[in-house]
Amino acid sequence: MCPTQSTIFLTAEETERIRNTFKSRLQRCKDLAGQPRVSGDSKASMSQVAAVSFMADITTTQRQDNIVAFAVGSPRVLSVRRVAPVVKVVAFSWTVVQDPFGETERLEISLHKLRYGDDVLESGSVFEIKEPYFTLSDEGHPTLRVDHPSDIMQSSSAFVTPQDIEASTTKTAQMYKEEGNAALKNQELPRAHANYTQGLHLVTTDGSAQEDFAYDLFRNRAHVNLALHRFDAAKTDALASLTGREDKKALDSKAYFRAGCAAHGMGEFHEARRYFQEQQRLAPYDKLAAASVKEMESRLREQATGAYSFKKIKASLLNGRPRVAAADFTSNVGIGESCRGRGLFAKQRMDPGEIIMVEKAFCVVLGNEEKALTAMTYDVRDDRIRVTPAGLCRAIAQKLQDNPSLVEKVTDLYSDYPGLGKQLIIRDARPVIDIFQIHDIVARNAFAIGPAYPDDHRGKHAENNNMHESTGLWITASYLNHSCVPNGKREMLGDLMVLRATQPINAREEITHSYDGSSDIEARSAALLKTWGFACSCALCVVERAETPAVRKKRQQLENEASAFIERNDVIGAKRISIVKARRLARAIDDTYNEGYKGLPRSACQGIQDWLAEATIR
Ligand SMILES: C[S@@+](CC[C@H](N)C(=O)[O-])C[C@H]1O[C@@H](n2cnc3c(N)ncnc32)[C@H](O)[C@@H]1O
Repeated sequence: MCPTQSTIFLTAEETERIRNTFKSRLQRCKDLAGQPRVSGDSKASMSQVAAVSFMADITTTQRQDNIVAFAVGSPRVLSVRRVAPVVKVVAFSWTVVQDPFGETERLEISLHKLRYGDDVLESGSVFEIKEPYFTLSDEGHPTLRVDHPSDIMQSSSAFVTPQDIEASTTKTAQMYKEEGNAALKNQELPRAHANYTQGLHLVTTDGSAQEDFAYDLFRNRAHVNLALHRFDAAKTDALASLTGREDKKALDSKAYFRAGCAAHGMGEFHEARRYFQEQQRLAPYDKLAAASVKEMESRLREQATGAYSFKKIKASLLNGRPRVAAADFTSNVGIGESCRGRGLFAKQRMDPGEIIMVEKAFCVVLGNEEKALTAMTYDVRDDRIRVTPAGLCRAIAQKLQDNPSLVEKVTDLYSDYPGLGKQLIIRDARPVIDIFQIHDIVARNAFAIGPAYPDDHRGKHAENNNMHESTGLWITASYLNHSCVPNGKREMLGDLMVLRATQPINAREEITHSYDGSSDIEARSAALLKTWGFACSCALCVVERAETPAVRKKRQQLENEASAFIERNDVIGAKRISIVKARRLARAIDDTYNEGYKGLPRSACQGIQDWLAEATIR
């Protein structure tokens, strides 16, 4: 993750204290592994923590090398009922749950929220926890813990009361539809979804619409799925709701519109245009259909040619829409093998200033959004404390849960921890998401992009512009490797990344950009190692490392002097004497570079040379 603004500075004492806290908790977990827990007072558990445990057959589990827990043995699925309100803390929430035998435990769930602010634990009262395990809470209490979003399911089968069963047998599909519509009207999307699904169970046998009624339920559920950003399911539902009947043209056009929106949401512009055209065929006077076809045509043009209206994009940014309406333009680049793992290569020659690629974020969390959250993490693998964009990890996990067809795009990205591998695994009709794998993918591939509204320092968005770091994941750009002498430079327009050539690039040449722009080799090497886990061996690093510390120190002093000079001397109307002084400074910095720097950038000179260029042009 680009550390630009997410870097925090801890004193040596603070670092040590945090490290010791983590380590001692880890040690206590290890000590407890395999030990039966002492039963407590079950009343107390309702207010604070668990009493009697389910841990007759506790086994030690080393989860993903970084979390040591003591786990409940078989069965690997635990059915529990929530028996207490949910306590929400920033990065997790917890409650007290009871198993079918009446035993209570604390249950903690990390980073999972449904859309529209619903906490997973609040979404229902009966859950099934897969691969359950115990760990210790922040306060040192044993707690059942769910880290992976796919490890918890709202249960419909367990704990069903006789009244529930009776109600479900007397309800008709019509009643479910009406309840679904009422829930939808109140924006209770999960409830609306559940009602349409129950209705569909009654009127379909194999998931296909066989009765007229089923078409309505599929069409309505498509709408809910769209609102929940479950584009895969929205498209499937919308297409299942097509009747093909002359007397249902209006409804079918609505279904095509929903299928088009779902395809659009997935960035499938060809497919989306096809559905919007079908909508238009069935409803020729529908203005929305015509506008949607037109919009898809613009996206397809951007995708094919890389011709964007940046003026329009900038205007929409200033109007408070940082998620830009634009397509990706990636046809000039391809993934290939490089000496740095996989990399991105040019398919054709490109000139300086030319666009190499343009990409919309796969997922972005803006600093001023409620879901923005950074967490301090301690990684036992390398004994390091880092700032993690936990909100971004959560948003990516949510998007993948909602859209299984996107999983492999993300799991293909570079990460140290292989997790469940790159292939999509579906269990109980849901993709299995390993949050630690997402964490590692984010750590090595995500970018920090600065404030949500970059050009709005004093404008209407200025107030909450910088509350948190904005972070995002760009899939194609994630294959870009670092170079201290890069041939590409990125610029952000909201969530749109524009990568331009900074020097001529030949076809089949690897494209690189700079992960860390520090001119000081020590600082740069430390950041590259800590954040991306590699030691750079580019030509610039080689010559810089070969220099004596005295030379580097002298250059740093002169660079600082140059920065102070630029700060003091306004470039507009610069006096002759200032220009002479600037020239002297630039020469002095340049003289610190030896002949090994031939053809390499002399970045310490940059600031003062830019000042001189501007001062002498006037
Ligand atoms: C964003 S990914 C880049 C794509 C990656 N090479 C791959 O195979 O998918 C970042 C990772 O690539 C590797 N990498 C990037 N630039 C590198 C460089 N200049 N030298 C060595 N490894 C590099 C590091 O492992 C880093 O954590």
